[in-house]
Amino acid sequence: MIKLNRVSKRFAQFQAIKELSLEINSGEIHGIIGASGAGKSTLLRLMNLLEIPDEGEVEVNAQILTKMSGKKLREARKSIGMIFQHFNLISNKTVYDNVAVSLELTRSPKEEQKKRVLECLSFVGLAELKDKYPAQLSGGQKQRVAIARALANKPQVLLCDEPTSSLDSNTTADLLKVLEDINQHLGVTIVIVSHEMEVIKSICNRVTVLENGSLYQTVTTKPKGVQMKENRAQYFVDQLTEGEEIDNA
Ligand SMILES: Nc1ncnc2c1ncn2[C@@H]1O[C@H](COP(=O)(O)OP(=O)(O)OP(=O)(O)O)[C@@H](O)[C@H]1O
Repeated sequence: MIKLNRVSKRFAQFQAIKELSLEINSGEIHGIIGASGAGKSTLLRLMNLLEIPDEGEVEVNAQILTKMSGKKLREARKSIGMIFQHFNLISNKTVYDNVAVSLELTRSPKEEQKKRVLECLSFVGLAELKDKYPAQLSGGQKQRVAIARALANKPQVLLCDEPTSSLDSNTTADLLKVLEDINQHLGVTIVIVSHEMEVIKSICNRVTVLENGSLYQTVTTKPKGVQMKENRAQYFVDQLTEGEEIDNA
């Protein structure tokens, strides 16, 4: 789904990402964690070419973005949504118009656009706030609007840069549930950068640990395909053994 092949990014004399290769599978929730300055946000922004790599190849959805430009690249980017720590909403536009912004460039009829905006707002539970302005919303509500905007073009990938870092713990839990729903019900592959270990552990299937711009290790935390909640017997075994070998006799 996402393939980075020996990607590097330098800012002036500083090498932020060094020959990094990584594959993210379709349908997974993939975390990126590491110390401050390790290159997490830069790595995420390389995935939709918000940062252009100096070297290496970025492939998303079987399209090599680093070989594209202009209209073709803009078209390919529509399948990649993104949300940010500080929401990046337009303050003088309503909730409805903030979401509609994503669709303005598509040539679809107004009625279709309206249907899609309301569908996305309903999905994040905010349809009744469509006429409010960002300043009238809580942090969690603002992030939901940003998610609705990112979903408007029916992306296959959602990139999340510290999406819960401005939120309190209850709001964080609600927002993570929204991201899980997007992954499970809409089949969207999610990549999430966070410095909060609890956030990463709670929803990610695999996690990449970065160190000084290099991939330190990718860890499988919750294999996809294992029905965690339904496999109750295994849940009890895991709790009892905490990963140690047990005598099956
Ligand atoms: N546009 C830029 N111009 C110059 N330096 C940059 C730029 N963007 C990032 N950097 C530098 O690259 C390094 C990696 O930054 P990045 O934001 O990717 O790290 P991070 O792991 O996300 O850090 P944090 O957890 O503090 O947000 C940092 O030293 C940062 O100062």
